[in-house]
Amino acid sequence: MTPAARYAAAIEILDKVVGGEVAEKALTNWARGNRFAGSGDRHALRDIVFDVLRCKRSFAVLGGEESGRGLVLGALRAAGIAPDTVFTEEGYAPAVLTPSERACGTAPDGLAALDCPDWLAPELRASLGEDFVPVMQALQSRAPVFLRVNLRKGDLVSAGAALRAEGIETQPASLAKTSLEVLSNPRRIQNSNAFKDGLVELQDAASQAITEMLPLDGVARVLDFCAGGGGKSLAMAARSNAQIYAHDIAPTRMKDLPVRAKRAGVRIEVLAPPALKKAAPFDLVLADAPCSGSGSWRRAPEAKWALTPERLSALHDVQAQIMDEASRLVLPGGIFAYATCSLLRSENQAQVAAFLGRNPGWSLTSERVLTPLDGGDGFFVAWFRRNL
Ligand SMILES: C[S@@+](CC[C@H](N)C(=O)[O-])C[C@H]1O[C@@H](n2cnc3c(N)ncnc32)[C@H](O)[C@@H]1O
Repeated sequence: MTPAARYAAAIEILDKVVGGEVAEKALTNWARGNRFAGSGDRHALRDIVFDVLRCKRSFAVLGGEESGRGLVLGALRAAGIAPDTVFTEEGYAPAVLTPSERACGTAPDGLAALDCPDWLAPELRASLGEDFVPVMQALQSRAPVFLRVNLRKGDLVSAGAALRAEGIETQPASLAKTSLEVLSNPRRIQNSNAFKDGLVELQDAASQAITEMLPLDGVARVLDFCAGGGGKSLAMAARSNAQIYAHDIAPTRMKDLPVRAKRAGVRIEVLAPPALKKAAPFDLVLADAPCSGSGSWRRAPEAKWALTPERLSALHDVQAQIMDEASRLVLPGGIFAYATCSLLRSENQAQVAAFLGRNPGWSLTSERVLTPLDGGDGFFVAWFRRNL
């Protein structure tokens, strides 16, 4: 496909997304209906669509409206690409611009320029303080790709060399001791031997960092209460000889975990919800709770626009419930860790304070906040000790 044909396809897909379809699904459906498109085209299209969704508000202002054409027009203007070189109607290029499209579009300012939802700005501002503007700006760009080196199979040097031999350049990332930032050919990773042999896993550096902070020394039994795909279970198993248990209210989310654990050379016991009570208590329970995902809006930009006050309030309730439920599974003297990939105080520090208010038998040991300015996703972790 020519670059202009890719923009035409992106317009079609973005129209579906603006109409309410999930971007991944719209991309898959488009690929099914357009089998001529190769993997290079599909990847390029995905990049265009996600680049646009990160900046949906500002591009709509620049392009005159929130439609496929308006958003692509805004994206081209933002990138300094003359729209007339793309909207040519030649071959499969988009139709030429109408006079009103040519005339429309103003420079976005204020919250629009930051691609920040109006209703959430006060809370984001209060949560991030002087980092509000730079964080919102960071969320407008693509996230770096990070790998976690599996210390059971190698180290940063051997993993970097193995990847280089397969054409993937990396460099150590300072955020976590196990993290490599991918500098070239990120799409080769999943077919690389380093990945297939379990030497590296795809995992955000901040996600690695918060797992690294957990006090696992001398701990015998650990529960990952909201394991999802099991990224944190795997990271804990790689650095600790504790028995790691993984649990999730939606067990199908953990379906790949046994294969991933085997590849990594670690043992993780997956607990279906009914088996949980039997296996309790644990020395350490981690609850990586569902949240707004505001720390990872670079990777999942649709979440930024889909969040509403009602959804956020429902998340607060779920988080409090999970904290109470998961912490009950901890032995006296043991640790309960609460994590989110949120930048919002209401999901982080406020939940910590409310938990302590409801549960006088616990003391806060430590808490850490990471934002995209630290290099990875935004993350929060707090851990508490259960009084003896
Ligand atoms: C942020 S994700 C976890 C990501 C995962 N820890 C990782 O590192 O890939 C939150 C997970 O919590 C799960 N969840 C939601 N409510 C839950 C509950 N009440 N009990 C246990 N898990 C729950 C969701 O199914 C989801 O997989």
